[in-house]
Amino acid sequence: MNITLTDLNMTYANGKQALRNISFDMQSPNLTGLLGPNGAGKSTLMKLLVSELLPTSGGIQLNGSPLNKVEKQLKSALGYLPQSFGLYDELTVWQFLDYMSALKGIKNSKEAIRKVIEETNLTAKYKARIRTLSGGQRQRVGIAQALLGNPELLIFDEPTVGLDPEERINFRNLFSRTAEDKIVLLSTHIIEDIQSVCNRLIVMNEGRLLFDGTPEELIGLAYGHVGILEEQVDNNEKQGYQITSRINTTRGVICRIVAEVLPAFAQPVEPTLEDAYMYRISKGVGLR
Ligand SMILES: Nc1ncnc2c1ncn2[C@@H]1O[C@H](COP(=O)(O)OP(=O)(O)OP(=O)(O)O)[C@@H](O)[C@H]1O
Repeated sequence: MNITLTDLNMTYANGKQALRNISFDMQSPNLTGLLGPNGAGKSTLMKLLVSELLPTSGGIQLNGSPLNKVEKQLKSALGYLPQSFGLYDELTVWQFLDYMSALKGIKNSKEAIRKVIEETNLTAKYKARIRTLSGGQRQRVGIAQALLGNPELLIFDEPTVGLDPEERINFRNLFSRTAEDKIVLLSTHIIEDIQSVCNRLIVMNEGRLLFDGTPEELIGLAYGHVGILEEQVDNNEKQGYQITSRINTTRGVICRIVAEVLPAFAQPVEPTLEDAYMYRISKGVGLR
């Protein structure tokens, strides 16, 4: 399977331009992480990919055909977890997944449901009504319905929201296993989720694509632009750099900063993926 996005622009009815000239392609197998601050346009991009919204201009092709011409093919190949997901509170987990498999036209539904319940660690809860579940368990039901029927294309909008650290690790492993023969696109604010599983990163901000490459390439771009310094820098000097974190130490507070040109009083350090992401966002427009 391959998906090509060409010069996508999306402006909402209120005039808000959520996407500007987005172009990239994805080919299976592929596990891509979509990173960007609030309002970057990640959810809008995902809604266009699942044909829930139409672009204002530009196009999406699925295996070489325009998406609007192959909607049936898309629907049968798609598993989608939207950001806000309405679950049917009075149904049990099994009933809900049974209902979703009927909507998806899955043939061997019992087997398919059993498989996703196991994969998402919901075996103890399959008879529970959805209203009785915790936030993390509900999120797992959302992931389970996306996985139903082993779809070739998985689009997850913030899949790890509400999951505890142990569950997040389980899901990272699940995503890596799942991606072996599929296209998986997942958006997240949690950089660790992406670092450990994604072989490709797309960074967006204000509707623009800022970076498309491997996590290592993103880190490579930040070398020489990350440093640490002690907090007691006087205010006049606090220019030209951005503080990304503060660490309390016995010597006082140490700040981690990113800057185009590091100030002389900062000590350069090896960038993490999070630093590299912050550096790329702070640099603004322009691919790579
Ligand atoms: N239905 C809508 N009508 C008008 N503007 C919208 C609509 N949906 C989103 N927007 C705006 O479009 C921009 C992109 O929003 P989008 O939800 O795609 O961003 P996001 O990266 O997913 O952010 P978040 O991580 O906060 O969900 C934002 O400025 C948002 O306010």
